[in-house]
Amino acid sequence: MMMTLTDQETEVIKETCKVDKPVKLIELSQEPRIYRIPGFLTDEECEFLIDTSKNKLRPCNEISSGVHRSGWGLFMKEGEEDHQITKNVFNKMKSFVNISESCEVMQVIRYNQGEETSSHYDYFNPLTTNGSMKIGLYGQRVCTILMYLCDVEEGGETSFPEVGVKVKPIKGDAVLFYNCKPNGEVDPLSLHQGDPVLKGTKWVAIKLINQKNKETGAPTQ
Ligand SMILES: O=C(O)CCC(=O)C(=O)O
Ligand SMILES: [Fe+2]
Repeated sequence: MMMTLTDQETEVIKETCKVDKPVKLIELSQEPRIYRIPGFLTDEECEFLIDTSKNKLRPCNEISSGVHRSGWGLFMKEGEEDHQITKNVFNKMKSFVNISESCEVMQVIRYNQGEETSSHYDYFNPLTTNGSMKIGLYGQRVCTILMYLCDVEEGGETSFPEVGVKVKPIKGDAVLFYNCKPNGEVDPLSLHQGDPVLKGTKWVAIKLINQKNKETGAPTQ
């Protein structure tokens, strides 16, 4: 059975960091590692990310690599990540993960009522030609940080069906999850989806954290 985790649930606090204010990680699953980070973004940061994206969105009504996404989105262009507010967001991420130059640009997605992203893996599949080429280019997508830029009236949870975790979008909260196991192998338990929005609008910003390839090609943590 799926469970929706909120502040009222018993929480296991793994780690805290302080940039502007204390930020804590709440463990939702150990395998795969999934954490909720309440209040990761300030209201100003959420509004900035929505405002700078809202006029540039393109429909992502497409099926690519078997993933169906029916929202609207954009990938930030070179330079757009250089704004002080975005840099501050990346600095907060750096307390938890290693953001290198090879990381892919941040993506912003808006889902209107009825829109969703079907279940998928964020990792590049090392067994496919396309996947191994991308691992060579960017490095494997070891983990993902998904930030909720607004509350959603109903629906729009991020669900991990293999482990029965459902995360409710709450403005300013983030979810950090690992697409790879601690030994670097891709983790099929990281399967996830953006559930259909039942009422309201959902805005998310996503940063994929790529791991720079070592000379040996062996992934490390
Ligand atoms: O919108 C969500 O909750 C999930 C989106 C997602 O997993 C993705 O864009 O890769
Ligand atoms: Fe994803």
